Amino acid sequence: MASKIVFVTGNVNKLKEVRMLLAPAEGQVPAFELTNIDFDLDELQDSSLENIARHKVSQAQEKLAKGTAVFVEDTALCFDSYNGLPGAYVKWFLKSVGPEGLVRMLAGFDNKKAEAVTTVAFADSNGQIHVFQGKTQGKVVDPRGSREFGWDCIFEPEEGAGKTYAEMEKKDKNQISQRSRAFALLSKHLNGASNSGV
Ligand SMILES: O=c1nc[nH]c2c1ncn2[C@H]1C[C@H](O)[C@@H](COP(=O)(O)OP(=O)(O)OP(=O)(O)O)O1
Ligand SMILES: [Mg+2]
Repeated sequence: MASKIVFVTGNVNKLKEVRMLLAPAEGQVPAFELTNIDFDLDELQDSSLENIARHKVSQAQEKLAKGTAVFVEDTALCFDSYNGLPGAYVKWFLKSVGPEGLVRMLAGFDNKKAEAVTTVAFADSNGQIHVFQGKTQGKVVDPRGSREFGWDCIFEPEEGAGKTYAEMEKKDKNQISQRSRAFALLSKHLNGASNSGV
């Protein structure tokens, strides 16, 4: 029977993307069954994205039965002109001032470059934590496209043919997104692990 892995997140848009990214290729037997739990996990106030993700998954481990394989992810949006801020705090900026507010933060700067970073922390059934990270470069632009997911409407990736994430088909976003890169590394790890490894 396929082993179970729990993804702890309260973000349905993330969950949707991650389910697509971890789906087995056509004709392949799923190597694991993905389930979702929405625990409210503390997010460290730390400049290290790896530390934030590690701390998040440790808390998830404490809430779950010993031996449960679990992962979390934390996604940051880092402005070049702010030396990496708002980074992991982008959620709170979005909540308070919305995408337009994020755009206005850069009004006084010529450099609109931003880096999107997803950090995945995976705790295997032995309790060992593995961290994977994916990055995508782009720039912050006036909102264009669907408002459905976070800052998608103001992030124009370099590889996106001039579209914002929000203007792209999900499968096209998934070709180049920071999340797809991080989860490709997790997939590789899971597939490389022995059958009982997770
Ligand atoms: O690809 C993305 N495209 C646009 N916006 C995004 C993306 N990925 C995360 N986001 C937003 C959601 C949240 O406002 C912040 C990350 O904060 P972050 O703590 O990682 O997410 P969250 O609290 O919504 O979910 P979780 O329960 O997994 O912590 O950036
Ligand atoms: Mg969060």
